[in-house]
Amino acid sequence: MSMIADFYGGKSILITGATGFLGKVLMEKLFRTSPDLRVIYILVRPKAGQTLQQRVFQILNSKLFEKVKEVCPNVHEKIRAISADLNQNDFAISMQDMQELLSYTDIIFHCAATVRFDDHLRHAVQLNVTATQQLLLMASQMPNLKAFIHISTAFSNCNLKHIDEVIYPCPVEPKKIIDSMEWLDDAIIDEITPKLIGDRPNTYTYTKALGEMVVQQESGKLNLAIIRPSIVGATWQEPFPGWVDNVNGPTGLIVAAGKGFLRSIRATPMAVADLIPADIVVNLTLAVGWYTAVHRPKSTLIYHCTSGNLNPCNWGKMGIQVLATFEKIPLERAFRRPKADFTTSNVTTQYWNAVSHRAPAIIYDFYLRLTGRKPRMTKLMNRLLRTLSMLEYFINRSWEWSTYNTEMLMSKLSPEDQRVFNFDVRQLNWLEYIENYVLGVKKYLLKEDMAGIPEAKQHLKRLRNIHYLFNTALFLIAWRLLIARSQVARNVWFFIVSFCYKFLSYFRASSTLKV
Ligand SMILES: CCCCCCCCCCCCCCCCCCCCCC(=O)SCCNC(=O)CCNC(=O)[C@H](O)C(C)(C)COP(=O)(O)OP(=O)(O)OC[C@H]1O[C@@H](n2cnc3c(N)ncnc32)[C@H](O)[C@@H]1OP(=O)(O)O
Ligand SMILES: NC(=O)C1=CN([C@@H]2O[C@H](COP(=O)(O)OP(=O)(O)OC[C@H]3O[C@@H](n4cnc5c(N)ncnc54)[C@H](OP(=O)(O)O)[C@@H]3O)[C@@H](O)[C@H]2O)C=CC1
Repeated sequence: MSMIADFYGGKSILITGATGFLGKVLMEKLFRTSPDLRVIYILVRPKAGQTLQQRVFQILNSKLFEKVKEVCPNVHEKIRAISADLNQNDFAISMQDMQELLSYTDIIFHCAATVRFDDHLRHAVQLNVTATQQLLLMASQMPNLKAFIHISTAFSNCNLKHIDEVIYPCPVEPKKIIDSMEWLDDAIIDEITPKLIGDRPNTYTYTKALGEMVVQQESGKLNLAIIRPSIVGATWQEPFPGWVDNVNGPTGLIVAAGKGFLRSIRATPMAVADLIPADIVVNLTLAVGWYTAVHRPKSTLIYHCTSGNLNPCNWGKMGIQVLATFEKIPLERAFRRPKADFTTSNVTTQYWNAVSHRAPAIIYDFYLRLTGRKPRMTKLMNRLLRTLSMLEYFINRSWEWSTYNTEMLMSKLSPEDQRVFNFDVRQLNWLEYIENYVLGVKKYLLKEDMAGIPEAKQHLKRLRNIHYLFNTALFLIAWRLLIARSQVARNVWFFIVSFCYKFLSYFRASSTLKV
């Protein structure tokens, strides 16, 4: 019997960010392993013309929840969507809903965040810091609360090289930042943002670090823990390999490489690719929830959920495996053949951006214009280049994260829990994982049918022929221009032509003799 699964039985669990990538995998696992839980409250905002109920319906009817429906047929009765916007005061939750949450919640998993790297500081502070503070305040009024688990990121202190499972203070107190966001106008915030974030690359990592400080400062009598995942990737094993449904982190670049948009990337091939599958993060999160509630550690423990120190993989290896998988299982309607390289210098990056990214986009847009269609490739390419520039920081450095608490927790689990809530990244085979990841991107994110693979391969062959034809034409034009202007080129050209002519005449003469 799993002690962890047993622990969640009969409990009322509150999840923020349940409609996000990690939140969905967390909910799925909870329902699958503890179908007798009382209820999962999820704080959801209406979005993109969809009501709360429609959003929940969509999640429960997705492929991810297929297994859940077998073990927990009444799952829709156990999920209670509460209308909430974490950007609003008291999250804009109705009095009645608030009362219910305060009275019944046993465990909180706080996953909601803005993960955009370029978010305006005001918005990032609101969601990643102020909302965390408000949720902690709410938690302190919950008489039955047993644990509050906050999901942070391993990159909250990415300005350091070696990171321990401790909270590092930021120079300016979070409370001061929260207060200043209320009265400073956007222009001033823009001006002070670089000074505030200091040597961190973006507002995301900075506000996640502030969020951790808030957790520490507002802890009061709460039973708290912080989880710091590194780069969360598709699922490894559960509920099935390769599940992913958004383009964050490496996923977007895998799509871009598979579709042939991404041809070159400024990355250090030997730098550690600290990816961590979503199901490992979720298993650790649930184990931490159990441990924090049952064992009530004296202080707030921080758990690193990373792969680099236990089972490292590097970007070079990942890139090769991604491309090798696309050879076997290509994406449909690729723009160019999947073929990408890592570069490490700025000059070569600029060169390849011009030759391999911008030039083909301009040529294709010219073709679209000629055929009376709306050009779109240059815009798309500019977006890709912007995304690359945002991610570059993370693919040209390596970090070391200590994992004492995570390893300690693993040793506390029963053999059954180690199996059911496996977060031992040492067991992961990277090549197999990456192949399943790429496959998952094709099937679950892009919703491409596997039956379309022969046609996709055929399309790539056509692209290869176009490529050869284009290069030959380009060479001939360049050569023609050259011989028009240079005597040396002309001499070389006549030499080659007369050589070929002589060779052909000799060949013809000798074959006539044989006959
Ligand atoms: C040999 C070569 C082999 C090659 C093979 C290649 C495979 C191997 C390569 C490995 C390299 C791995 C690097 C991982 C580093 C991750 C580090 C994470 C560290 C922290 C982790 C965390 O703790 S936290 C989670 C991370 N948090 C994000 O990862 C959000 C990022 N994101 C944004 O901050 C915004 O997205 C941003 C970008 C501003 C645009 O902002 P924006 O306003 O211009 O545009 P939008 O966001 O509206 O998106 C507009 C269009 O970009 C598309 N897109 C969005 N993201 C995309 C993305 N990552 N890659 C591609 N495409 C993306 C989207 O699908 C839209 O496409 P469409 O228009 O067609 O729908
Ligand atoms: N993905 C990754 O690589 C990593 C993620 N993390 C952390 O894990 C957590 C989950 O990330 P992930 O699932 O990838 O992120 P997603 O962007 O997929 O999900 C974010 C969630 O937050 C919700 N949310 C955002 N704004 C609001 C709001 N104003 N009110 C209510 N809900 C809101 C979103 O709701 P909606 O659907 O309405 O937008 C969504 O459910 C975050 O804390 C992140 O920092 C840490 C390390 C790596």
